[in-house]
Amino acid sequence: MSVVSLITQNFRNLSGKKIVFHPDLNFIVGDNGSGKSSLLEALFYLGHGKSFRTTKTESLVSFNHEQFVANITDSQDRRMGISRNVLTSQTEIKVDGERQSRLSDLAKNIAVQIVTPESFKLFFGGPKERRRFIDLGLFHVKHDFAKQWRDFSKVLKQRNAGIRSLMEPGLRRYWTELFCQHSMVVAQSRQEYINEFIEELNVWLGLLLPSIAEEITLQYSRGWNKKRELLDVLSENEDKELKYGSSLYGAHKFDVKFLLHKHPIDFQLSRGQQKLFLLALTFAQAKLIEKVKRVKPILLIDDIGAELDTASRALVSDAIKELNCQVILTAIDKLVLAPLVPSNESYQMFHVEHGEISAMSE
Ligand SMILES: Nc1ncnc2c1ncn2[C@@H]1O[C@H](COP(=O)(O)OP(=O)(O)OP(=O)(O)O)[C@@H](O)[C@H]1O
Repeated sequence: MSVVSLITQNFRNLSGKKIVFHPDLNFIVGDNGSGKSSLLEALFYLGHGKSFRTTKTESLVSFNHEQFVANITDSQDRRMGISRNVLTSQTEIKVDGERQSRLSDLAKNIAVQIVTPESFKLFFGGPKERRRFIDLGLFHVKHDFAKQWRDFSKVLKQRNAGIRSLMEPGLRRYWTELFCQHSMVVAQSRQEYINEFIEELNVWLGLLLPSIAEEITLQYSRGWNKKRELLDVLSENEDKELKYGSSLYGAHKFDVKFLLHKHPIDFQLSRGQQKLFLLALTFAQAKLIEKVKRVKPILLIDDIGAELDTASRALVSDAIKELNCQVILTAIDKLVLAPLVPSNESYQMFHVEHGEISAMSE
């Protein structure tokens, strides 16, 4: 699916005027502080029920208002909307006018992925960002995963409560064994997804970072030593877990490492190369989601020009052509977009000023 139109109310500085998108390629141009990221934020919020910049939902509502709304129609004529009252913390989700109870009711219809300047945290932040990134793909690609993760999370919660309340050993053992079983199920699904992901990633690295693509690898650690049984690891670390009051090993502690020449990529890649790598990761995930065909991802790329020279932007342009997704890119300057604007395919260019978004005719 693609987003046909977006209407917001009281969403940051956006004017609320209806925006009609191009089904494939959209460029949003505007000065600093004009409202480009706010537009992406509204779309992201619909897909995730949260912001990509902040945990403070109150910063999303326009100054002096209590409630914001974001509504879209998609290419199958479905209407999806979310509203949030930041005073009462009440969220209302609607699909085709029907109230829905869960955010996942929106997420299963709209897979929004984003690359922003904050995305570099994937390389330099803690494992939380990487876990979120991998599980977002898993959720969309492996249909059983949402249930597997819910079941696992319930057991993890019980086990953690048991550790904290010094539950009697027999009962704790029961939850530990169950926890190991669910960890194995989740870790196995992740391993399968990551194998598929690596294969797809290699394609996009070949397009975006051809000179070093073959030297890049992704290493998955499942959350406990790969040569050991989880039950043994947990038995050995019982005292440590009691001290910390939570489960220190298991499927929730997984991580992925990005390696270049077998060493963490960290500062081995230039800033521009990091950005291309980020795009390769995101494109690979989008493509996997698209292959499953349940939903066609919508790709948001904030500030596409930053860090990329003209040649790199041309590589990105070629890669975007290979993707079968709706793409929305922002930039401060129209000139920055020149290498990305196709000469023989249609697209839509928008201009943003003080939250007012208008379609530009070429
Ligand atoms: N809650 C809010 N209500 C109204 N306006 C807000 C709110 N929060 C931030 N703003 C303003 O919204 C404007 C748009 O911000 P946004 O981050 O979308 O800009 P941008 O076009 O992406 O800028 P940049 O190119 O600098 O990243 C800014 O001027 C900001 O001060």
